[in-house]
Amino acid sequence: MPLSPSSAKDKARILAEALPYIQRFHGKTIVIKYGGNAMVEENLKQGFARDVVLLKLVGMNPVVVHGGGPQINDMLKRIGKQGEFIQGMRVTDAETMDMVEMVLGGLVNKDIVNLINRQGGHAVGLTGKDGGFIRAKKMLMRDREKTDEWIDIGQVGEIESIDPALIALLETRDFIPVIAPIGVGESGESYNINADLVAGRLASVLGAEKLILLTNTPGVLDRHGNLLTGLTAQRVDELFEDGTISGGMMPKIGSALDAVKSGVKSCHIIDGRVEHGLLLEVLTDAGVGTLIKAS
Ligand SMILES: Nc1ncnc2c1ncn2[C@@H]1O[C@H](COP(=O)(O)OP(=O)(O)O)[C@@H](O)[C@H]1O
Ligand SMILES: CC(=O)N[C@@H](CCC(=O)OP(=O)(O)O)C(=O)O
Repeated sequence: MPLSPSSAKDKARILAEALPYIQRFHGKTIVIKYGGNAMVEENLKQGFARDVVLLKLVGMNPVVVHGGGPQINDMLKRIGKQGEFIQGMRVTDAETMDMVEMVLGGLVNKDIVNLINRQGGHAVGLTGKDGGFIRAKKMLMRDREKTDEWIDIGQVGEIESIDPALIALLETRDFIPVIAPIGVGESGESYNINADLVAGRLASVLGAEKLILLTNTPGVLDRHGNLLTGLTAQRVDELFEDGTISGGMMPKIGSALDAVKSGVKSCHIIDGRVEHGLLLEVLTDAGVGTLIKAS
């Protein structure tokens, strides 16, 4: 069907609007965290993959870090286990770690790689064990009530270092890295790392222009469900303090703040359930989601 003149004009305007963003972000790295909660529908997943391929083709360097919390929970259920989280981190015993490695490093990683490749991109899937590029150690978690005590949450990792060489190598040949948040310890042991933490640190290490976290809420919401934006460290402290930010939003905000403090120009928490939300964020004037600022 031919487009009506006004709809054709609208489309042309949106395309033209993208030009300054394409110019500004050309050659720049954009770290995209794709949360397990945002991978809900097949058409949304395909839309996400198309957006990533489009960003690559217009000259940006997208790097995808994915989660898969709900997918791990589903698999754990199959073996009669219930996922347990403390302060947004999964309690990870040896059996759970095996499951995490199978689901994140296997199923979820290869699903995303395949989706991107089917849209014409060239994605390569990695875990932090490949080339040993994400070094980790056991995370010590402080008890929020008894602050002088520690809680043992098993094989949950804290990032020691990320070596950017492997990602840089892939970028020289126009591959799109797709990273599962698994780290390796001193003795070769596996660590389950929250994907938000990997995305945040990776954005810092790569000197990324942007960190975009896709999740299943419109952004950070206040107690009445209103969208908050322009959040600074001080405002975030208040929101932690009064309990507005909890659960899975805690590591997200923490890593976003660390990223902007260490030089990542902007960080956005956006709704992965909105079709082409990624393109709207990167290539248009539309303000979507929550922007986190250094100060
Ligand atoms: N203030 C808040 N605003 C929005 N979401 C919040 C807030 N505090 C806690 N959350 C929770 O954080 C969740 C997102 O984190 P998570 O479930 O880990 O998603 P993902 O799989 O995308 O990482 C939301 O679905 C919501 O339940
Ligand atoms: C330590 C820890 O909690 N690891 C996460 C890793 C996956 C993840 O972060 O997935 P989402 O982004 O979908 O939440 C987990 O086991 O669920």
